Amino acid sequence: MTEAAISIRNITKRYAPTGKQDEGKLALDDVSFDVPLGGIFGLLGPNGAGKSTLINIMAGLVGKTSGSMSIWGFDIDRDRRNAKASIGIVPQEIVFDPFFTPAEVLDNTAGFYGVPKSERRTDELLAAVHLSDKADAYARSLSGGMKRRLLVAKAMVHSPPILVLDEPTAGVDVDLRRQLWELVVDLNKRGVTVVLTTHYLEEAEELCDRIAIINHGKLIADKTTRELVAMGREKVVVLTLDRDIDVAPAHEAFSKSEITGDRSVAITYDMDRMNAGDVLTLLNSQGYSIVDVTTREADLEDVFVQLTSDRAS
Ligand SMILES: Nc1ncnc2c1ncn2[C@@H]1O[C@H](COP(=O)(O)OP(=O)(O)OP(=O)(O)O)[C@@H](O)[C@H]1O
Repeated sequence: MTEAAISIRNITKRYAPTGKQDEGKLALDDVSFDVPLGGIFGLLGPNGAGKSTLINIMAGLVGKTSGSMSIWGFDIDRDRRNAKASIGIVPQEIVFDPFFTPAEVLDNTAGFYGVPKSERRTDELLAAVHLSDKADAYARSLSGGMKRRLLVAKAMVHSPPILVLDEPTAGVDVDLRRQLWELVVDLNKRGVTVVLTTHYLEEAEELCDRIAIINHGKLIADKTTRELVAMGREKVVVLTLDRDIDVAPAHEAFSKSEITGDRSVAITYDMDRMNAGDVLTLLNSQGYSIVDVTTREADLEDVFVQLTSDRAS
């Protein structure tokens, strides 16, 4: 048994033009982390951070420039076959022949992976993704959400212990996102280690037990979701005042101050430098009386902005 589901060591990827190894885009810069067994792991980062590059290296679609990676204990260079057999990847884009039915899509993919006919799980997989009644419909007649679910089933035909989803919910409406995540949680409960990238931070916070953040090709955080959220140094206080306010109050410990209504302001402040009482005192000293106060803890989105913004140290 392997210790980590995926182990990534000093991975660097430069998209270099042929014969010019030192030029071109450095998409990953010395990235190392482990995806632990059995959890739901979030890989986050702004657009262009390098997430898809890392997933494509796992999938064997992109070659790394240096470093090493093992999947389920199998080195991707020395044991590519077993590494590949240990992972199922749900790509960002929907890719299958529209003239095949879902049952055929799964059967053909299983054939591609060399799964013997007697061991194919087409019916079981279609049931798992709630597509049994569409088994014999043309893939082109499926809704966007159904196609996404079929992609998840397709990634699971060879029963890999690891499932990787590259932004599966981009452009998918709220209900379908929920359905897809329920499916992912269900697979995870059955023992599948899940890695996902998403732009919806609240979903990452809800679903993932551990999160790595990549920014400009560098790993900038690799922590449990709880630890990451606790890193939020900022707090937001929303104040309702006794009269209209024209100019948002300013202070050097405020990272953001905005008028949210005729008589209300939302102030984001650094918890290390002041507390909510100090904010109220400051507003009082400027002649305002406070009618109502609410505060909000930093969430993953706040932490993400802090870590990936250029002002982050
Ligand atoms: N085939 C390629 N040739 C040259 N540069 C590339 C290639 N693929 C990606 N890049 C560059 O590498 C960097 C990382 O891209 P990547 O697609 O891995 O980012 P990402 O984090 O997945 O972004 P997104 O969230 O937008 O999908 C980007 O600057 C991108 O332009």
